[in-house]
Amino acid sequence: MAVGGLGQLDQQYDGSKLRVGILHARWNSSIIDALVAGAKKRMLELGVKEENIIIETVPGSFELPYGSKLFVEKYKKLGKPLDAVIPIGVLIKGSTMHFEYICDSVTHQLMKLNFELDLPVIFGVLTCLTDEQAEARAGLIEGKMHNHGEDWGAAAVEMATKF
Ligand SMILES: O=Nc1c(NC[C@H](O)[C@H](O)[C@H](O)CO)[nH]c(=O)[nH]c1=O
Repeated sequence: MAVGGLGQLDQQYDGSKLRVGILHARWNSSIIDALVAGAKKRMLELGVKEENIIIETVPGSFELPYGSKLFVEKYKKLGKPLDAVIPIGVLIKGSTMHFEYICDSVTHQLMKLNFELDLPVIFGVLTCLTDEQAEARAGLIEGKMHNHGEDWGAAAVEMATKF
């Protein structure tokens, strides 16, 4: 069986000197809250100080790419630069093509943002066909999958310290 998530860590990384931003959308908030908690929990386990985990929000996933750019620029201007940013959103398919267009554009733009900002921008967007798929990936269904937020927290620390 493929080992997903935390099983892919190749070593423990030290997050004690990092400042990481979490920017989360406000749609599907109960799932978002679990994902944010998972990312925060894992980063604390890897030594990131609580005061260095900065959390801000945007209306929805469509706002994550530009919101992430503004977020990073805001903290650079404050003299408290972020070492990584984790945009978190939950997109659940409805009855129209709205879902597909947002998923596609947000995914591509977040990927580009890594290079544009020269900073790790972790892909923390669930693109699910059902509520249950999203709940399972936030660790909200006992015995089904794990909280993907933890993977994203680990990825942020690794990408901000490894190279
Ligand atoms: O429609 N579904 C969703 C959604 N729509 C709002 C969109 O992201 C944006 O905020 C507005 O269009 C305004 O720009 N945003 C989500 O995060 N998840 C969804 O499932």
